[in-house]
Amino acid sequence: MLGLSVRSFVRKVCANNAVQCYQLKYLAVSTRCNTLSRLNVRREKYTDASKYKGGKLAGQRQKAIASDNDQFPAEDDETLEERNNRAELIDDREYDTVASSAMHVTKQILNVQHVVIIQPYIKWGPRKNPTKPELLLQEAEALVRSLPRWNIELSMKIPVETLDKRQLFGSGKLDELKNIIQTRQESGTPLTCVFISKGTLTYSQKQTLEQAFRLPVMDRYSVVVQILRLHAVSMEAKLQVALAELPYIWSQVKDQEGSSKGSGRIFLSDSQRQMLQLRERKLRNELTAIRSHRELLRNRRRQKNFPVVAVVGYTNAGKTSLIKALTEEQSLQPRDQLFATLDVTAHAGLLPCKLEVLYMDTVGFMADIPTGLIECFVATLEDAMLADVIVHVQDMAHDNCTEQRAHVERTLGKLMHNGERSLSPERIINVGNKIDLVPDPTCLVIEREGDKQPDYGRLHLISSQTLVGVHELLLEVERRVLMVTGRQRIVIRVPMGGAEMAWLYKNGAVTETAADPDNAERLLVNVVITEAKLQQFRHLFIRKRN
Ligand SMILES: Nc1nc2c(ncn2[C@@H]2O[C@H](COP(=O)(O)OP(=O)(O)OP(=O)(O)O)[C@@H](O)[C@H]2O)c(=O)[nH]1
Ligand SMILES: [Mg+2]
Repeated sequence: MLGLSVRSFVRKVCANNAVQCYQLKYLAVSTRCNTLSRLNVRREKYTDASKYKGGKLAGQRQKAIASDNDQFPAEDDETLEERNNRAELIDDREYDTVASSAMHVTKQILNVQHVVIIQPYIKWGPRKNPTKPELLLQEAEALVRSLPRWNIELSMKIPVETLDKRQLFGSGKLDELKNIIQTRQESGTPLTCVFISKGTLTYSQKQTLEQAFRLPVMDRYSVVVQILRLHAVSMEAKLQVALAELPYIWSQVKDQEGSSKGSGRIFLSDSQRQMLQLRERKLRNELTAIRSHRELLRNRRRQKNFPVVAVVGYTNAGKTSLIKALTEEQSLQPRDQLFATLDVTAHAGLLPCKLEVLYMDTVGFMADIPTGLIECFVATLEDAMLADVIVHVQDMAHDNCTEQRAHVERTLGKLMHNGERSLSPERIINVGNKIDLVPDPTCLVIEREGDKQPDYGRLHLISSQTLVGVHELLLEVERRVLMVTGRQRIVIRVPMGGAEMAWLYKNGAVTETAADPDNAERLLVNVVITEAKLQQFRHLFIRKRN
C-alpha cells in the first residue's frame, strides 16, 4: 500500500516520464534520472561563498574544492626553505644564460618582438602533411599572437622536400627568403626574429638559417616554451615548464657536438653540464612531491564522493569557457590565446538533479609539439584521465576541426593506455562548441550522423558564449554521471524529523522533499544516491525497524 501511494506521488510529479519502480517496503520508488529534475532545472552558481553561510556541509565542500586548486603545497604546509628552494630553481641566472643561447627564450618575454613566420610544409610524397599549409600557417600565427607584444611582420608558407635535411631549404629557396627579409628590413620594418614553424630544428638547421637571415631563429618548441613561461602561474606549472626546457637544450648540445662546424655558441663547460643534470634531478624530485600531493587530493576527493567531469580538448577550443557556462563561475577567464590554461583546476557545479560535480579544467592539446614538451604536463592530465566522465570540447568554427578532434582522440587513447581506466565510450561526451560562429550548424549534425557513430559518439552542439545548447548538455552530463557512477534517483519515505533525513542529506544529494499525502508524519524525499549508500541506508534503517 505504501508503495502504491508513493508511485501515485511520483506519477503526479513526473507527469509523462517513464518511472521505474521497486518496492522496498519502507523504501520506495526508483526513477532513473530525467524526471523530477525537470521541475527544478535551474543552473546554480556554486562558488559564491555567500551561498554557504551557515551551511556546514556546503562549507566543507568549498574547502575541498579550494584545497584542490591551491598552489602546491598548501601555504601552511610549505616551509620557508622549501619555498626558497623552488623559487631558486625557477630563478637561476646560470641556467638562464644557457637556456637563452640554446632556445632564444628570455626572461623578458614581454619585450616587443617583430616576427617573420615561415611555415615549411611537405608538398609531395608519403610524408606530405595531412593538414593544409594555410591551416598550419594559421596555427603558427595563433602561437605568435599568444605572446602579447609579439607582432607578425611577415608570414609565408614554403614547400620543402623533407623537414629532416641538414639544410631545411635548398640554396635557391634560402636566397629567395634572405632577399625577402632583407628587402623588408631595408624598407624600414624592424625585424627581430624568425619563427620557423617546425617542432624542433636541429642545431645545424638553425645555424644555417641564422647565418643567412642574420636574425635569431626559433622553432615551435622554443615559441611554445615562451608561451608556457608566460602562462605558468602556479609553482607546479612553473616547475613543469622548467623541466620541459631541458630535453631541448640537451638535444641542441648533442646536435652541435655531432656537427662538423660547431661554432661553440652553446658549448657547455663541465660545470654547466653538472648544473643542468643537478637541475633536472631537483625538478624531478619537486614534481614527484607534487604528484604525491595530487594523489592525496584525489583520494580526498574520492572519499568525499564527488563525481568528477574532466573537460579536455585542443587548445583554444573553449574548455574554460564551457566550464564557466556550466558553473557560472565568474573568476574563470577564457582568453583567446593558445595554452591559456596550464594548471588543472577543479570547479564545483550543480547538475539539474542537484548533485554536485567537480569540473576539471585541463591543459589543451596541440599537434606537432615535441613529446618531451608535453610529457611534463601529463602528470596534470592524470587527474583528468581518472575522471568519471570526460567532455571533449571541439571548436566547430575552426577550419581544422576534424584534424584537431583526431589529434585529441589519439592522445587521449595513448594516455588512457598508460592509465588505470579504460576509455569506454559511455565516459566520453563529444561537444561541438562555438556554433554561434558557424553559419549553418545543422550541416554539422548531418555530417556527424553520416559517420554512423553509436549514440555515445553523438556530437552535442553548443555555444559557450551564447549558451545555446548548454542546458541540454548539462542534462547529458547528468545522465552520464549517474550511469557511470552507478547513482540512481529514488524517492524514499522517511519519518519527519528522524535520523534518516539527516543521513540522506549527508550521504546523497537530496533534490526535493514533499509531505506524504497519505501520512502526515512522513516525508517523501527525492534523492540521488549510489547503490552502496542505498544498501547502507537499508541496513541502518530498514532492517533495524524490521
Ligand atoms: N564565439 C565564440 N567564442 C568562444 C566560444 N567559446 C569560447 N570562445 C572563445 O574562444 C577563446 C578561447 O576560449 P577558452 O575557453 O580560453 O579556450 P580553452 O580551450 O580553455 O583554451 P586553452 O586553455 O588555451 O587551451 C576565447 O576567446 C573565448 O572567448 C563560443 O562558444 N563562441
Ligand atoms: Mg583554458
